[in-house]
Amino acid sequence: MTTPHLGAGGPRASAVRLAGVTKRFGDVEAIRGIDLDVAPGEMVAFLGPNGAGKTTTIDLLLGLSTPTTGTVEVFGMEPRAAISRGLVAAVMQTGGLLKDLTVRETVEYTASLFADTRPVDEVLESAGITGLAGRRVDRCSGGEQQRLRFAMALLPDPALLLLDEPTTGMDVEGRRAFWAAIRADAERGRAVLFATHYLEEADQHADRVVLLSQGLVVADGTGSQVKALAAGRTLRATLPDPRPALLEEIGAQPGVDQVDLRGDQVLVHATDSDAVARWLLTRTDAHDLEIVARGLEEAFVSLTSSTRQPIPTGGTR
Ligand SMILES: Nc1ncnc2c1ncn2[C@@H]1O[C@H](COP(=O)(O)OP(=O)(O)OP(=O)(O)O)[C@@H](O)[C@H]1O
Repeated sequence: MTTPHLGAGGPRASAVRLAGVTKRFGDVEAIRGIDLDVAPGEMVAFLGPNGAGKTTTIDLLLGLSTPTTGTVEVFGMEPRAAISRGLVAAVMQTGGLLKDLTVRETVEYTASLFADTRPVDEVLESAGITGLAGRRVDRCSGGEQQRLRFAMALLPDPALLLLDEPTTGMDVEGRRAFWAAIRADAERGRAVLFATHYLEEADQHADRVVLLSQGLVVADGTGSQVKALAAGRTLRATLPDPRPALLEEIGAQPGVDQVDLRGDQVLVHATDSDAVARWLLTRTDAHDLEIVARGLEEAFVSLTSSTRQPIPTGGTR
């Protein structure tokens, strides 16, 4: 077994370093100022809703685009330099496969494009697809094709592997097999950075979760720290007379950490939703009350929102 390559910066250089990075597409500010360091060997999830800036960041790391401002370094060098040295590889969601070839032929063909690669049998084994070597690509499931892309990405033995939503469209078994292969491989010291929409996937497979929302890092911690952000419930009720004083009183109830008003609907985020529901229904004119688990999307919004306190009557959020 080999050890993944390390860059010219040696073991001390960060695998990834973003400093003051912004990226603008016309009027759209896809990245609004990101600073991030990923150490060699770290397994990091980029977690965020649609449009958070995950793909834009991965494209910057792959040298497919350049930042509007700030610097992007991979192992202490420009992304393209790191890629040309075989330090970085990516597993993309689509493309890159010829349907008529077998799994082994695909990996052999890719290997022939590099000067120096890991042995084909070794990468097939690492990706858990030795048993599929003779199967034609178009007979492989979506999950098997993703493991094939993973095997191809392992050929240069990269020190950093980038994966953009690698399990989209896979069934439960496909996801399990895919992550089992990635994790077993990452134990050898490869840094892995993957984008995902799924909190569970980030929590289960990453050492560290970087939460992106609207082009900013809004949280950076362990899976359980990030999960705690999405804990609690949201109560929604019709409030016929939403006076500011009443909204303040709701905000002062135990365990309430956010109150928003949308028309005559009040939205209350609370840790003890039963107690708040009881209070709303017995002490105010609130009616038509519903309680829903707070989703991650809502956690993102509250993390990036400056209005964490009651919003005055007529709030427009
Ligand atoms: N080439 C482009 N031209 C214009 N706008 C773009 C371009 N690429 C990305 N954007 C915009 O930048 C923002 C961030 O997009 P990005 O694809 O990075 O998000 P994402 O987190 O990967 O989302 P998803 O989970 O949907 O893939 C979005 O508002 C998107 O519409």
